[in-house]
Amino acid sequence: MSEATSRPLRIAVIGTNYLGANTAAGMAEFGFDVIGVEIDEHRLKLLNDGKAPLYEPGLDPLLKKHVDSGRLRFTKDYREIGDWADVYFICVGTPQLEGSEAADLAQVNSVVDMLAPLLTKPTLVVGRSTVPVGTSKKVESRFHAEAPAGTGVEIAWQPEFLREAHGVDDTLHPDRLVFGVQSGAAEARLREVFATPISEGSPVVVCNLPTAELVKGGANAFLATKISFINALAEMADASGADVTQLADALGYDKRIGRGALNAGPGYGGGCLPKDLRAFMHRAGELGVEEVITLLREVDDINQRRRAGIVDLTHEMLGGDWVGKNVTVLGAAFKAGTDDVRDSPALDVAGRIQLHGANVTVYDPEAMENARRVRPTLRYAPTALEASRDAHAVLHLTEWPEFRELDPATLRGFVNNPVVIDARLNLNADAWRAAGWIYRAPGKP
Ligand SMILES: NC(=O)c1ccc[n+]([C@@H]2O[C@H](COP(=O)([O-])OP(=O)(O)OC[C@H]3O[C@@H](n4cnc5c(N)ncnc54)[C@H](O)[C@@H]3O)[C@@H](O)[C@H]2O)c1
Ligand SMILES: O=c1ccn([C@@H]2O[C@H](COP(=O)(O)OP(=O)(O)O[C@H]3O[C@H](CO)[C@@H](O)[C@H](O)[C@H]3O)[C@@H](O)[C@H]2O)c(=O)[nH]1
Repeated sequence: MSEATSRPLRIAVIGTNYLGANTAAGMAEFGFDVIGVEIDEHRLKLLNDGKAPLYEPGLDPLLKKHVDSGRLRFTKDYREIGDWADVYFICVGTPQLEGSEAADLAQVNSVVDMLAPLLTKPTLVVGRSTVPVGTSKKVESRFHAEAPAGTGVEIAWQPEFLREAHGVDDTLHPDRLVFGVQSGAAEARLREVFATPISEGSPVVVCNLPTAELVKGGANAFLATKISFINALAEMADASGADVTQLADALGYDKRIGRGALNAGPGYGGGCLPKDLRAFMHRAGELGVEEVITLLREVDDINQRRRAGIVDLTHEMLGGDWVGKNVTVLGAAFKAGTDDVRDSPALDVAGRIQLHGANVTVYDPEAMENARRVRPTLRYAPTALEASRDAHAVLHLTEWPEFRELDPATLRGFVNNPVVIDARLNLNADAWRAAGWIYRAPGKP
């Protein structure tokens, strides 16, 4: 309830794809009145029908429940939220700028363009998008200059750490809440908004704006570093006959290290880690902090080498010849549990192999539509078995449970050449070998 009016808080969520759809549904679940603002007509229609614009387990029922109850609705018309909300959350995209490593802040700026002229009364605007440190102060200057309410518009930054495929749970039960605020009133308002997870034990870090911005970039840079670290150890394992999965298990039992983000594989992808790492390096450069760039440049390079390494291994397993070879790629999403193909290692590897001249056929349980859109020249098959017909090599690049459940003996009957490259290191090697496959997994003996 809003203290002033004893009505439920009114929350506007601007930009409602991965981050914003979860945020809007989560805010409705917390008991608030929510309007989501989305400029993409297709997503807007889906959302108003109570459907997520993306594959995210558990999100559809949550959206449907609150759209049907009238607590949650979506619009493209900013006039519906002008002076309406107690809190405005900015959840638009901050992709990598074309031709640069910097973050593209055009969507954030477009929100200010459209929202600022509509704010005539004091209010709180909270950024949740991932931005380079220093952005929130620039956003604040623009609101103060362009909103009729002037300095009555207060800015806070509250980075979000949700993982795709766990978006609903991470939104409702966050590991931690980071409130980058400039006043006790803003902190109190955010504590009111997040009263439910706080009451359930989510810790809160209250800090200034640059700290909040840095926490998010720092968290993703650290996760990327951990993944590249274990991938570098996978190369050591290959060179020495060790098993990188057992190595990760043993390292992970040390509480100071932890097992998270220690799965070796084709490297990290997605709409966050790759571009956030690069934006972090770019901003470090602008701030003159060269050691951050030196450290993280190698993290990015190791990540790229994983993809190249899988292509090289495929070439080797095909006998050094691409021409006339059929390669099956199992997986298109950047990880299991999502239909997101942004910077997906699976599609990148598929595209590189196709460029070398092999015939590549891709199958993914959820990401086929998105994959076809971004890589229309690849072949696609409706099942894993169909994708494997006449294959000279099968590549396991996204760790969907359905691939682990494949029967290697059945699949053996579909292929030309029983070679499987388990880039995700989670197929049952013994079962595949027993069925007559040549099984290779980078980092495992
Ligand atoms: N994807 C994640 O899991 C995740 C998690 C935490 C943080 N983030 C960060 O959150 C932000 C959003 O990520 P995303 O993956 O949801 O991005 P996205 O690009 O998938 O979605 C952004 C949405 O905003 C809409 N939009 C753009 N400009 C708009 C405007 N002016 N008004 C209204 N809507 C507008 C777009 O149409 C799109 O639907 C990014 O900064 C990202 O780094 C993402
Ligand atoms: O041990 C691991 C863990 C992940 N990955 C890969 O790393 C990438 C990112 O995975 P994950 O972190 O699970 O996915 P995202 O949904 O992109 O989430 C990250 O990016 C979000 C957007 O910033 C943050 O909110 C999250 O906290 C952060 O985990 C994917 O390609 C994974 O396959 C590995 O290779 N090994």
